[in-house]
Amino acid sequence: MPHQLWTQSYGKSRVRIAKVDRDADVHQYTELSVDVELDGDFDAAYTQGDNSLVLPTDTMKNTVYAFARELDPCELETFAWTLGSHFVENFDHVSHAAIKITQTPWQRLVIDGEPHPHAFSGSSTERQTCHAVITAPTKDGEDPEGAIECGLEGLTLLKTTDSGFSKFLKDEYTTLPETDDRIFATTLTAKWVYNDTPDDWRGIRDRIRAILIREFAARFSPSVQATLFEMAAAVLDAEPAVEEINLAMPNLHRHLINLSPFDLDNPNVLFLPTDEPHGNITASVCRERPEEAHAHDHG
Ligand SMILES: O=c1[nH]c(=O)c2[nH]c(=O)[nH]c2[nH]1
Repeated sequence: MPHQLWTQSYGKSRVRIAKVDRDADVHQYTELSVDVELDGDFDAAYTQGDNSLVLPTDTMKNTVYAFARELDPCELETFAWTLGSHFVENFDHVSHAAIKITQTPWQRLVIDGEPHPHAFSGSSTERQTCHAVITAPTKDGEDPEGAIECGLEGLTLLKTTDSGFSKFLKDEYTTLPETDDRIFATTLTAKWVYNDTPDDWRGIRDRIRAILIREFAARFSPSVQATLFEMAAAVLDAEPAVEEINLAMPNLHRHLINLSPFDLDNPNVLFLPTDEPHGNITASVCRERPEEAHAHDHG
């Protein structure tokens, strides 16, 4: 049977680094995991065992180390862009470099009310993310082009009331009772793209996170779907540089435990926390695009 290589990509995953900025007495600590993936003219490595154009993934790892020493890696977007540009600018056969960075946050310890200069706690599940794809220029002398998607994942949020779910579609399999008072728990993943380079990558990241959290708590939620849309829309309203935002909000159910066999009531106080199975609610919200707007208009 004749066959051909259809797609390929290769790279180094989970290159982990921790960097201490010790220029001042108060240390800064940054911990990242970087994935590098290259695309380009690598077919011969698969089809002919020819490694002459294969940059070792070990070299990619070393490049991450060297760049992390010389640059400020905690500005994720600039670090990803510089790293990706290095590969497409230095190797003609590399057409795209995808750089994915995940930052694990560490919070400075506060001891007796005083921020500690060099001790941190790392218990949060939250991660900051950045995914940059840098494309080689088509003409000599031009700069590489690229797309950057920023985000966060693992931001766990819960509210004990101000959430309900009612007036939903029912059929012969529906057993879910309607409620106007339930627990709303989720682990948020957000990804967004900018229409312009923001003045302050870290500042806008912090503001977007604060808006998402504020809107989650702000008012009664008639469904995960409606709250997700409000959270995303609030980011677009407040931050003109954000073009589109995608939110994934699993509905991590807290089921009311039936205590009636024990002659006990349960007025929304005792719940069974569970994450399997969970509702899976996700949507992208963008600035109005007239042509596409009709795609969703079934009326
Ligand atoms: O906010 C919700 N959206 C749903 O689509 C859904 N489905 C479900 O069983 N519970 C919920 N809650």
